[in-house]
Amino acid sequence: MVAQPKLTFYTSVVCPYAQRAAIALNEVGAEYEKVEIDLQNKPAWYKDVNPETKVPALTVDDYNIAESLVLVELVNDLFPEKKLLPDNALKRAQIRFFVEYWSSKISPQQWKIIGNLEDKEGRQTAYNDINAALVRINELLLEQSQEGPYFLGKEYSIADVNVAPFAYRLKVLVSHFFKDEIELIDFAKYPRVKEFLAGITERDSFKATIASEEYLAQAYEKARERFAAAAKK
Ligand SMILES: N[C@@H](CCC(=O)N[C@@H](CS)C(=O)NCC(=O)O)C(=O)O
Repeated sequence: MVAQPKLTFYTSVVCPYAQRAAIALNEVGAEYEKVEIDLQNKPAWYKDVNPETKVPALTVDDYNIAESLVLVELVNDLFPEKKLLPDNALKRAQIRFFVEYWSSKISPQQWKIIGNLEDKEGRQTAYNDINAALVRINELLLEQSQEGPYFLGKEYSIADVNVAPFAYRLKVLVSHFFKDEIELIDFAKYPRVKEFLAGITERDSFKATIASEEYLAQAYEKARERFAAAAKK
């Protein structure tokens, strides 16, 4: 095996983008130094690593690189034998399309829900948008394989890495603030979607990199306070 480059991973356990990179690093068994960044009190030196001052970022030998989707693909390219992306060009494109679809249709609804904590109708609109997207997500999953647990079926890939942190946090967010409303989201309506969500969040690399539900719930409480303070300004 070729020696791996020296890796330093800048992360924050609360961040779903950072968890994507953490899962990928875990999946390939990379050795790396981990630097936890306090997002509410970022160290001044961090802008030299990532001028955007966001997590995740990775230093590979002397080079700093950011953006979760880029990092996940980089980890795959550094450890190609782990095959987080299949060789087939069409499959690779379908994986990237699926991640883009989830990221653009489902993930933004999380912020709409946090922004509408006092407004049930606003939340219902977010749930409706999620449910409309789940119809297509179910089709995309079935197109790959009738059975899960992963996007491709039995084979784990970058599709699962990139979606899991967001799928899990959406469930925690809704269950924390509005226990009964989780049923308004059609997660359980489609067996293939249900199996997929269970499969990607039961994977060892996911469990090794996720913060506890209590920790995430606290982070959402703080986000609620920040939203309320911003609304008063
Ligand atoms: N597009 C970026 C988004 C990363 C991102 O938004 N990270 C958040 C934490 S979840 C962050 O670092 N925020 C700090 C800030 O905006 O000051 C990616 O995919 O890596």
